[in-house]
Amino acid sequence: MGKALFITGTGTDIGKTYVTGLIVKKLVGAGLRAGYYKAALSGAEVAADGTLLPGDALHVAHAAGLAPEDATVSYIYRDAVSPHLAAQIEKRPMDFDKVEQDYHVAKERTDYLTVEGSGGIICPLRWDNEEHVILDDLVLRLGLSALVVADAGLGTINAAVLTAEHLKIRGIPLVGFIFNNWTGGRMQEDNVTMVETLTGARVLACVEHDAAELPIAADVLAALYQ
Ligand SMILES: Nc1ncnc2c1ncn2[C@@H]1O[C@H](COP(=O)(O)OP(=O)(O)OP(=O)(O)O)[C@@H](O)[C@H]1O
Ligand SMILES: C[C@H](N)[C@H](N)CCCCCC(=O)O
Ligand SMILES: [Mg+2]
Repeated sequence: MGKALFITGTGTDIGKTYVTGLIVKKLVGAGLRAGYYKAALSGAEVAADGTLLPGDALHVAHAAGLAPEDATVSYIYRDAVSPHLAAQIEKRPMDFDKVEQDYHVAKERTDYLTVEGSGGIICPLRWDNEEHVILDDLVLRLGLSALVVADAGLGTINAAVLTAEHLKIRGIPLVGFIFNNWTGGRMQEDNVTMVETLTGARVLACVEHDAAELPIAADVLAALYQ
């Protein structure tokens, strides 16, 4: 059974998949058996034959050179809305026993499994007459620690600290942050200081736009997986 790490973000489109591609690439480059798993993807592209494409998994597999079977998604929804709503629209609610089973299969195939969330940490996955499940409930069920991807720019102090505080309230261990779309300069350097001071967690790496490599040593990265 391998180790795993959950990647969340301060919100949707913040760069979780992009950064995860660099994370998995770094692990693969160090000769480690790495994989990717996502429970629910919404806003999927539709292939010519009508199949819904697992876009995030395809990106990570391509970026890191993974075999398709090492980058999997349990539920793929067409509409670009929260997974709970996409599931309601398609009348295809998530079954969390299946998610847990798929997660364990993915974890057994690899030594370092990177698990990407949907949206931010408070993303509803199922909301119907039978079950109310938020992403943080699933993270707790799977027993994962979290790494938070945040934008490097203005507004990140609030978003990053709120995410860290929510993880703490829910009892989800926070291993650190990665700042995305880093340009440097006085304000962004101060964002690092303020987020570290207010959360007690480290900003482990800062990723520039179009970066091809994650600026962190592979052994430091691998040590975050539990
Ligand atoms: N550092 C970066 N350099 C270049 N493009 C980036 C970078 N970070 C993010 N992007 C681009 O921004 C868009 C949103 O990023 P991404 O898909 O990684 O977000 P996400 O947090 O995974 O979203 P979701 O909640 O849908 O999973 C994508 O087109 C992605 O390629
Ligand atoms: C469609 C989008 N790209 C993501 N897959 C889902 C984002 C859900 C966000 C929910 C919310 O916080 O309002
Ligand atoms: Mg994504």
